[in-house]
Amino acid sequence: MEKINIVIAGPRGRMGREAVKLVQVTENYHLAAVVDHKNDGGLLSDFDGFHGLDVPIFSNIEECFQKTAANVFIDLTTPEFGMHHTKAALASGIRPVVGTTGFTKENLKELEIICKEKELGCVIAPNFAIGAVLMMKFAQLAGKYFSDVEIIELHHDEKLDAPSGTAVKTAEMIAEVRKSKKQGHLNEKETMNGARGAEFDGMHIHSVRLPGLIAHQQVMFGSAGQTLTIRHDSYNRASFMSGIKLSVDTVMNLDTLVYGLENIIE
Ligand SMILES: NC(=O)C1=CN([C@@H]2O[C@H](COP(=O)(O)OP(=O)(O)OC[C@H]3O[C@@H](n4cnc5c(N)ncnc54)[C@H](OP(=O)(O)O)[C@@H]3O)[C@@H](O)[C@H]2O)C=CC1
Ligand SMILES: O=C(O)C1=N[C@H](C(=O)O)C[C@H](O)C1
Repeated sequence: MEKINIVIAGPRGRMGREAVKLVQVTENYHLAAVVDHKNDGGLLSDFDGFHGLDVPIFSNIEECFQKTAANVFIDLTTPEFGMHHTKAALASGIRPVVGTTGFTKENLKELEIICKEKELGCVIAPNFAIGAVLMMKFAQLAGKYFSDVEIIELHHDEKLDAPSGTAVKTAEMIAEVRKSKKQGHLNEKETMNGARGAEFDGMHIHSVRLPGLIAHQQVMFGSAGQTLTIRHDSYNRASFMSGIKLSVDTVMNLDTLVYGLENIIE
């Protein structure tokens, strides 16, 4: 079986560490290099938890791609750097798999155009957990029948972006089928800023941040005399790895950008 040469950005992070393990245990994957903005010139094995992994570290992503023969680039960093990294990968003819959240609509459009021009695949997935993808799909189905919905996403307190990428994607998917509606009382007023959360097409999104949490989301629908709650919980980062693997395997055969794992699961 031919090896897929992979570069990971953010290898010391919570997701990056898990992704390094995934590459290590997958027979046809090879970790060719990592991108880490702090440890240029070192080896991954210099750090705790990476025993025996003599993989070169680059801080400059362009230099990394010049010196490394890679097929797939996995980004698990921050919204600030994810876009730059993804564009650099595409410029070097390397297919990105992006887990980093916080990309704007404009970012996605720009990347879609680059992929089309270069005929290169790219997967951007706000959530790699299969259960979360199903939760979004079920919520989209329910959104056809309920136009009143509140999305409550709950995450660990180290998370940089709010609302979560998953919550944004869920709202986008529901908006595709939901009868547009401004929810709540016509005359409702916030007596404290933010009490009703963020608004997307009249729906409301609430972001909870607490130590002890990992990644959770509940989508609540209501109509006369009934509510429906759809909930997903990730209890560890291993929950995201089968989705990363599916994305890496799939991106090798894509020549366009795919936004959301729901577009590639069978
Ligand atoms: N799609 C999905 O299923 C999931 C997506 N995520 C998303 O993945 C991203 C990472 O999450 P998480 O692992 O929890 O975050 P962490 O903060 O644990 O990890 C981010 C890592 O990226 C490093 N980093 C920051 N800037 C750069 C840069 N310019 N170049 C290389 N490395 C950099 C950080 O280093 P340092 O700390 O030293 O600055 C850190 O090690 C987030 O956007 C999160 O929302 C998370 C879980 C699931
Ligand atoms: O930062 C996280 O942890 C997560 N981020 C993603 C998001 O913003 O939706 C996916 C998952 O919820 C975990």
